[in-house]
Amino acid sequence: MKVAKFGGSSLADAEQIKKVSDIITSDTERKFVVVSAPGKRSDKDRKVTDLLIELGETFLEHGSAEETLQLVVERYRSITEGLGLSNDIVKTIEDDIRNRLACDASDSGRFMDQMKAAGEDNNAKVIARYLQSIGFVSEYVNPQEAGLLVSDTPGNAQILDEAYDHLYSLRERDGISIIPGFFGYSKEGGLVTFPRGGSDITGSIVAAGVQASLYENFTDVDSVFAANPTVVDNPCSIKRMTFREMRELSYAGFGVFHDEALIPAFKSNIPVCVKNTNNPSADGTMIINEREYAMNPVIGIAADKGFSTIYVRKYLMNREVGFGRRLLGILEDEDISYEHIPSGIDDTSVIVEKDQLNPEKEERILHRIKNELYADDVYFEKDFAMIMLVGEGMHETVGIAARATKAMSEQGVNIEMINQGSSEVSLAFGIHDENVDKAIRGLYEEFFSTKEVLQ
Ligand SMILES: Nc1ncnc2c1ncn2[C@@H]1O[C@H](COP(=O)(O)OP(=O)(O)O)[C@@H](O)[C@H]1O
Ligand SMILES: N[C@@H](CC(=O)OP(=O)(O)O)C(=O)O
Repeated sequence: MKVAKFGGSSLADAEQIKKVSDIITSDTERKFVVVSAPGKRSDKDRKVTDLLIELGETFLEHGSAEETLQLVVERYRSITEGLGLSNDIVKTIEDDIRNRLACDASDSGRFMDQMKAAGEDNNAKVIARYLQSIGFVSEYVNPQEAGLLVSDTPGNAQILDEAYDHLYSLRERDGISIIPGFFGYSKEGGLVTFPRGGSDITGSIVAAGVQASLYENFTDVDSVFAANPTVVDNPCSIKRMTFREMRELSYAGFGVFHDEALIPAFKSNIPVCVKNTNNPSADGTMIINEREYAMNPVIGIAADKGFSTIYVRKYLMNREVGFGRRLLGILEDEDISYEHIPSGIDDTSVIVEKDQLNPEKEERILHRIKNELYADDVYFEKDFAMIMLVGEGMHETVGIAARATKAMSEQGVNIEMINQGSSEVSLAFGIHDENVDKAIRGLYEEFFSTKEVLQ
């Protein structure tokens, strides 16, 4: 049996949902379906999750948000009308959202999780109802009923191990189970969402729980490409890649798949296939344990903006026992996680996501590093991007770093930092935000210009 997850782009309107229903019902193995909230119908459109966030935030601030509420209800009305479903379901959806608005708002994180989850929850109910209306046995399954237990960390759920045993019993269900993605329940019974894009995580968890033969992730592109298709024209398709490669690339900016989504499928050894709802006969990309990499040591290039660097210099830093621990301790006190720490003899840089910072925190961090660690020099560098070259074959291939640095210098891109991951499956470069697109194009030209499909 297979688990199929459909992203927001696959469920944006009634026509898309009809395509999804055709895909589901064309293969009797597709018994478990995880759905996102309706996504964008065009570039200028808004995802239902974004509307729900606006709705919740406006409500918290002003005590009412009727206009945004009606925008959400209208999205569902146009979907249910297009699917030929009776009008009572729109009323039920509106009541559901009003009930969520009436929940206790004293903890804004929990309140916002209730609001965000309304997108996938109501969509799953609509899709189950539509499949029934066209003659299939199909049921909406609430994540609480399925035993999808998660940590009690609003907006940042982590699956609890015992959830997998509960999910295994889903196998006994008849017909097609439609499960909303993006949220689970804590042991205390509270609704908790995964990070944004987290329906991919639900899909992977359900695939691991029911021990599926395949986890199919349906989106709006024919495959995963070697570089972001909005930056590089017509990039080559990746036919097969390993879990490690996909994890590195999605962490580093491949928006097509959530990086945390791979772990449950990987641990349970379930292959993942990324496919296109708008072209389901295309092969897609298989994500597996191992691949033959002699021909393609590098499989992809990803980039992400939004980092800051804390640069620290102190003479004889290399000989000072405990310096690194004390430096990271200061960041821990400010609740900041780090991404990379490239180091020299007398200096080190800590790269962090800039969303975690604000002017007061920066001030405190600089003050403490100067006064408690007696640093000679310490400052923040802003507007940093990380660009990552990924491939299982890189560690066995001579000259990759030299080719990469040459390609970027030919584009006039200054490299601020280089970090080779310990696994040697990735090579990361720190550059300034404004150079990202030309760096990606230069690297793509260097490593992929002669290939069409990556095996
Ligand atoms: N390397 C890549 N390969 C394929 N798609 C990519 C890549 N990098 C970014 N994307 C973008 O990811 C999008 C699909 O992800 P997303 O919008 O989250 O889909 P969904 O709505 O199905 O969850 C594609 O439309 C594409 O623009
Ligand atoms: N709807 C949620 C979860 C999700 O995974 O959505 P999508 O499949 O559209 O990326 C979000 O927008 O974050």
